[in-house]
Order: sequence, then C-alpha cells, then structure tokens
Amino acid sequence: MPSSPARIVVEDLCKSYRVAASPPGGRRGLAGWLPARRSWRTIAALRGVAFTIEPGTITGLIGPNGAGKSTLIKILSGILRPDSGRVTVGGLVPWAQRLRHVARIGVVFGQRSQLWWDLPVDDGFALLRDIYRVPPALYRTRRARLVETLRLADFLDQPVRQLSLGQRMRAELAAALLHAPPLLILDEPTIGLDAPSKLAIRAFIRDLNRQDGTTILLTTHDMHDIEALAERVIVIGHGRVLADSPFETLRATTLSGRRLIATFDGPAPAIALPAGVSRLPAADRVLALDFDPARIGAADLLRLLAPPGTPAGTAAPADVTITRPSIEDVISRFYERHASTP
Ligand SMILES: Nc1ncnc2c1ncn2[C@@H]1O[C@H](COP(=O)(O)OP(=O)(O)OP(=O)(O)O)[C@@H](O)[C@H]1O
Repeated sequence: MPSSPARIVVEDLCKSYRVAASPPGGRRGLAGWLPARRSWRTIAALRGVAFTIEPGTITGLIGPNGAGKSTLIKILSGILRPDSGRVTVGGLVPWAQRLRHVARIGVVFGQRSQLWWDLPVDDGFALLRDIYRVPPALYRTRRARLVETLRLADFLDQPVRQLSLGQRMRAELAAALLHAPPLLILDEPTIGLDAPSKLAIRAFIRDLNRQDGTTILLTTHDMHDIEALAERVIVIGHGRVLADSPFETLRATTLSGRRLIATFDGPAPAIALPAGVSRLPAADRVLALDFDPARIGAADLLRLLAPPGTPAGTAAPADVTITRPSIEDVISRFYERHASTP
C-alpha cells in the first residue's frame, strides 16, 4: 500500500561529523616549521533517533543549541545523507529520491532565504513555478491565495533584499507553498520577528494545517510557537529523542506545580502549611505559595486562607491569582534535568 505523501518514518537514525581538531600547542609542529599531523575528532549529532509523524498533524521539534535538530531537518529535507538508519517521507527516501521528494515538501529556513536576493518577489515565484513544474492553473490559484492570505501585494515587485524581515518571512512561506506540498518543514520560522508578525505567521500556519490538512514539522526556540501550534513535541538532546508527547504530558512529568499569590489588606496571616505546599519569600501583605495539585487542590488551599465565616475585610485575601509555570520554565527545567544525559 503506498504511504501517504506526508507520513514521516524515522528509524535508528545516526549522523556524525568529522571535524579537524587543533593539536595541543597550536597548528604547527617541530619548532613551528612543519605542519603538524592533522588529527580529527567525531561529533555524534544524531544517535539512534526514531519517530513517526502522521499526515495532517503539527509537530514541534525542540531541543537546546547543538542538540541535532538542524541535522535532522537537513536529512528530512534531502540535503544531508545520514550514516545509518532509515527515513521515508511518503515512502520516498529523501536523499536518494531527492527530485521526487522535494516536489512534495516545502521548507522554510528562518535564517536563510530560498528566494533570489536581487529578484523581485514575484519573479522568484515564477522561477519556482518553473523549477517545480507547477501546472499554470494550479499556480494561478495558489499564488493568488498566498498573496492574499500572507498580504504580499504591496511588495511583490520589490527585490527580496529590500524587504523587512517580516515581509521576507511571509514571502518565504509563500515560496515554499506554491507547489502545494502536503508537508511543510519550518526551521525557526518566527526568529527575529516582532510580536504582531509572529502572531500572523502562527495564525497562517494553523489555518494551513486546518484548511488544507498540510502536515507541519516545526523547529523553534520560541516556546510560544510551540504553545500556539504544536499538538505534539519531540525533544532532542545530545542527538537522541528525550521526550515525544503532547506538551501537557511533558508539563505533568516535569513541572506540574502551581503558584498561588494572595494579597491581603493587612499583613498576610501565618498559616500552617499542609503537605505539598511551600511558602516563598514575599512582601508583608503577600502570601506566595507553591503547591502540588496532586496533593492539595486549589479550592482546599483557598479554604485554608479564608476559612468559611471569615468576615470580608479582615483576614480574607483581597486578591488571589493561581498560575502554572510558563512553558519556558517547563522546558528549561526539562533541559536542565537532561543536561548531563550522555
Ligand atoms: N557541518 C557541520 N560540521 C561539523 N559539525 C557540525 C556541523 N553541523 C552541525 N555540527 C555539530 O553537530 C551537533 C548538532 O548540531 P545541529 O546544528 O544539528 O544542532 P541544533 O539542535 O540545530 O542546534 P541550534 O539550536 O543551535 O541550531 C553540534 O555539536 C554541531 O556543532
């Protein structure tokens, strides 16, 4: 049975780089006259990575700097060949069946342009139409829709080098989607963008997934991208898959606590702390508590602060907020926990 064009299967994937190592004491031997024998060392960028991505999903690929994400993206895009392991995208092996593969994927690298720097945006689109052999009718409707949804009309005739970063990213997304690929791979698509531009790009990606069923694989260091888009996160660290689950599962196993901040009109009361609750330093009128919701519910904790019958305006808190750790806190804690994983 033919595989769906956007189904990604990765098994036991390994990739190392061989890099020159400087000899101790500098680059030259024998009193500095003869070149020293070059020595090499190996960097294991991917060490047995495995996962499957189903069509129509949005998956976030995250991990600290140097974890191996770009290496993985390059292999999935067909740019790089692994040392061992198996990868198929829609049944094709990206690096071995590259021409057929690239016709079915769109790739956007936030730090690199696939458009021609000196050409007007629309001329770049026309070149991509010819490269991908997009049928004229499909190109016309596709281009018109992308120009509208990504708001490109005002700068279609401007050379790419004159565009602002936000305009360029919108043009890059359109360029990657002109041939209507079922899979879109995004490498840091919101890097360097201002807040409204980030929101617009996220909304576009979400609509593309919902309306066209486009499968999306996204790497990012911006955890708001993950929060807004990814139903599943794959965390890479030291070239391995450290976690592969919905973000909420990662939260529950990493940093499940809640924080309660109660502000009083007078000095905060001294309460006996039940199990699962710890008090944080705070101003006189503020009671700041970290609590484990698996051990004590928020409602029970609130009852402790203002037992039934407490007259308003006396010991009852004037204001209460309960927050969860931010997604950045959760991910930072997860990275810390795995920082020394070999
Ligand atoms: N062309 C290369 N030659 C040698 N080593 C490389 C090369 N590309 C990547 N590496 C090394 O492989 C490891 C993984 O790098 P990679 O760029 O895949 O990580 P990353 O997760 O994308 O990092 P970042 O978030 O910083 O972009 C790193 O140790 C990096 O130094």
